[in-house]
Amino acid sequence: MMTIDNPDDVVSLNTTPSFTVTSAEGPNDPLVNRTAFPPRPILVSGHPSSSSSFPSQGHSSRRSISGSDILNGLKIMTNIQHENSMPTSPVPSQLVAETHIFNNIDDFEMKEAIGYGSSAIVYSAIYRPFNKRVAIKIIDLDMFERNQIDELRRETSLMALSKHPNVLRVHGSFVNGSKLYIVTPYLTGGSCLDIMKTSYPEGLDEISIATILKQALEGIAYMHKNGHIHRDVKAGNLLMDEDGTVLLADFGVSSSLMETGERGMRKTFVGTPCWMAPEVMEQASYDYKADIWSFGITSIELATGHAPFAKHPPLKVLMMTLSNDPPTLCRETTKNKFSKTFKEMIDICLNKDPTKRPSAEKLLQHAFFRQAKKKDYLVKSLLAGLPSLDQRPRKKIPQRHVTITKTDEWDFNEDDTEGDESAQSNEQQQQLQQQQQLQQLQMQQQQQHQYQYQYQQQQQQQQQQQQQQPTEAILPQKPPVKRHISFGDVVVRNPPQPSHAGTTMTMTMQSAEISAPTRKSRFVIEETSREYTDTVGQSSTRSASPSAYLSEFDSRDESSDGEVKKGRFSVNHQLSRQPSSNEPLNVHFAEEPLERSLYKTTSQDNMVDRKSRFEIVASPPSASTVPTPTVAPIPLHVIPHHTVPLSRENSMASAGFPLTREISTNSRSITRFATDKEREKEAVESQPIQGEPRKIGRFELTGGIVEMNQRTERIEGPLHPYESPLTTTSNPSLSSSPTSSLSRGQSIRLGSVDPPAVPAIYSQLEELMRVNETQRQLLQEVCGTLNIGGAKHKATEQRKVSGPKQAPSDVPEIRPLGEDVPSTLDTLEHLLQMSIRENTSLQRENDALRLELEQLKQAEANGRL
Ligand SMILES: Nc1ncnc2c1ncn2[C@@H]1O[C@H](COP(=O)(O)OP(=O)(O)OP(=O)(O)O)[C@@H](O)[C@H]1O
Repeated sequence: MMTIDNPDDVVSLNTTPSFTVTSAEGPNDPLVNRTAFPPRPILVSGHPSSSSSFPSQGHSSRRSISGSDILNGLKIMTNIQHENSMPTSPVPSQLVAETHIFNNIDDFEMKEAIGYGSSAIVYSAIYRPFNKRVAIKIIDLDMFERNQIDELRRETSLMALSKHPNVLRVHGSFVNGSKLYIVTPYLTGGSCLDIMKTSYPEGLDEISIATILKQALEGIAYMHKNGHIHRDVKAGNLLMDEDGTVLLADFGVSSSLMETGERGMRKTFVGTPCWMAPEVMEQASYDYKADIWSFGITSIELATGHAPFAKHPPLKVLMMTLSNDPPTLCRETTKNKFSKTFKEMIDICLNKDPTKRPSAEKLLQHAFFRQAKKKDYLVKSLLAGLPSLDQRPRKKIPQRHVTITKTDEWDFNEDDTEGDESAQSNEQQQQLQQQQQLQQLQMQQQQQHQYQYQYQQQQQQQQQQQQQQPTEAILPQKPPVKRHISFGDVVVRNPPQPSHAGTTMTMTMQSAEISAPTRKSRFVIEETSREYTDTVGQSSTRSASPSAYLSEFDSRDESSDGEVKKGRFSVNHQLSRQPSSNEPLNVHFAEEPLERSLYKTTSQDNMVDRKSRFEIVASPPSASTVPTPTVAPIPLHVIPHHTVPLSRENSMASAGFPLTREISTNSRSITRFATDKEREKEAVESQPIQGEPRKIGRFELTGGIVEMNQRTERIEGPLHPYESPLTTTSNPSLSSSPTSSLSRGQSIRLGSVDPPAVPAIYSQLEELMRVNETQRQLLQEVCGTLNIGGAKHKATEQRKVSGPKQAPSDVPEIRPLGEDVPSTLDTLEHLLQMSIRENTSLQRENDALRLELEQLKQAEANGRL
């Protein structure tokens, strides 16, 4: 390793760009004490570098410090001295420097935790060799994948390279066990969020805010000038030193970690989108203007104590950000009085059109910042009287990676530390409640399937005993449905239905491992219908019934089941069910294509490459045909909904009758056509990225319900568990469903029922009814918890205000940002309502069956007499 003894001993490794390594701590910094700091690092410079320093961090010495990369060869160079030549990440390898400091956990005396982030815990520590207090951010690498760590490596390198008084730099980093340690200066003031939480819960005064924000904006401008987007500007990432210096922290570290999300099969629920620009939520290509939006939100946060929408669950924040007008500062309601100039500054930052937001440089010229004082003003106005960092009350937000395996998996990793704590607590409770409800629902559904299966077995045995020539029939399982919710590409997926009228199908549903394709898309709401393979190798796709929307899971479409999440906010809901058997079945099966299909304009496999969003197209009624954006858009809210009773198919099939659906063959999908501008962007994006890096959106909300394994079964008896062998048309009023067993002309088969089995059947049916009731209640609760009704109302109101929509035509409708979200909510609500109706129908049918069974019992009793 090369070393130098003085600042002039700069070893030129490359001519571009130029860097030197200096001390950040000034001439008295023990970290640069020559004797105490062997061996010395390589210093890198392309040309004699300026001897400037970190003004606010007392950096005058050019003695070197560099961090050592312990991350599988990562080299982190710290305290690079070059005023404006910070390279874009990834850091060129020739700039890598090496040192021996900060790479040994034993050198640190760990103190108390001083902060909790979504992906890390920050501790105070003493660096023993120099008896110096530092902050150590500890990240559990087990939570992340290799590519994420690589990204972290780049971002950490970037932080090490940054050299600006208002950007927190990294002393060094190292890995110990499965933990990554990132060592930074200890900033005694803590974060602005910390300061507010401790002493100013209702926000800061305008001059303090201007003084803070001006420094932060200078740090942002510096980063933008060097081609980097922070992506996580918020009060929690504005740290304050004891002299009032404000430093922009967490430059993309945790963001990067969350960018690529968790492993495909896991569901994460990370962060809050309160600070996130709409275009980031949409996963439109975005640039540094996204930081300006976050800066505007941070301004409101500092003025009020919390970010707009902080009290709402993340999903709702997304909806509101996309659908509502941008947040603003309500000067009338704040505790402190604020000027119009402040509000105006915020408003220009919070323009939904990023191109209309000012650059950081330009924003610095805004009149609002003229009132900013010198940094020591903050010492007097804020820090004086504040308890020291380790004495402040803080709420520990543990990393919550709840993984529920086997039947239902949810990962909630929430990062809502920035809102007020009660709001956070409510939000967490709400999410946990939703999680529990969905788990319960899933359990109920599984139970229901179990009963169904038992009933089938029972019937099968009876049929085997009593029928000499059993009809070979299929009893298809309830249709597997995969539901996928993701934002950015707003998609409600339900692929079109091919017709297989009269086809004899062998259904073999295999266990399916869920793969994890990486996606860039965000908000996608999709309902993927099941896919069956018939005896001649054809593949058909049938839509699930609305009930199935919440209760059934696809086992076939592996490509879209799991996915690698991207984004700090990510929900990926996946439910899975285990198989009970795996036998092939044959069925006489007549089926018409199903009615409604809402899905992306590309296949899921193509999702990775999609950039357009919110499109609406009518898709051709073919499962294999991918709709193209040339088809006329059809608003979601005008799409007719047809109930496809969940239990009927099985009944039909099991009864040996052709399945005839009473629904149309419409097949539609929803997407939003990309504007010309977007297309241009897409074209650009398809080119190799050059110049200023553009970040792909990092926010995803994904919900997937997947049945990993499907049970198939050969049955001799044709009966559906919900279908009584006594089902008759004699009392059709008992069933409201047009396809119920009571209205399908099935004959009474008294002889087919073994009298001793009647009580068992009866109890099975009662159990089914109980399960249905519970399920229905859960559905209602889920609906209520999600507050879809409220959102729908709001969307309706918005539509009223904005006037009638243009009728569907061949002309693609260009929709404003987020307009389809309310429509999507409409659809979701509609699906839920249909699910509830379906359950009601099912219960009615069960009532009818129970009546029939009672009649049977009565007949039996009479016969015995
Ligand atoms: N160098 C530091 N000096 C003093 N306090 C710090 C330092 N770094 C972080 N903290 C404190 O620790 C908290 C957590 O920091 P961290 O960067 O892990 O999380 P965050 O930025 O708030 O959240 P996220 O990582 O989810 O964005 C900060 O809000 C701050 O209060």
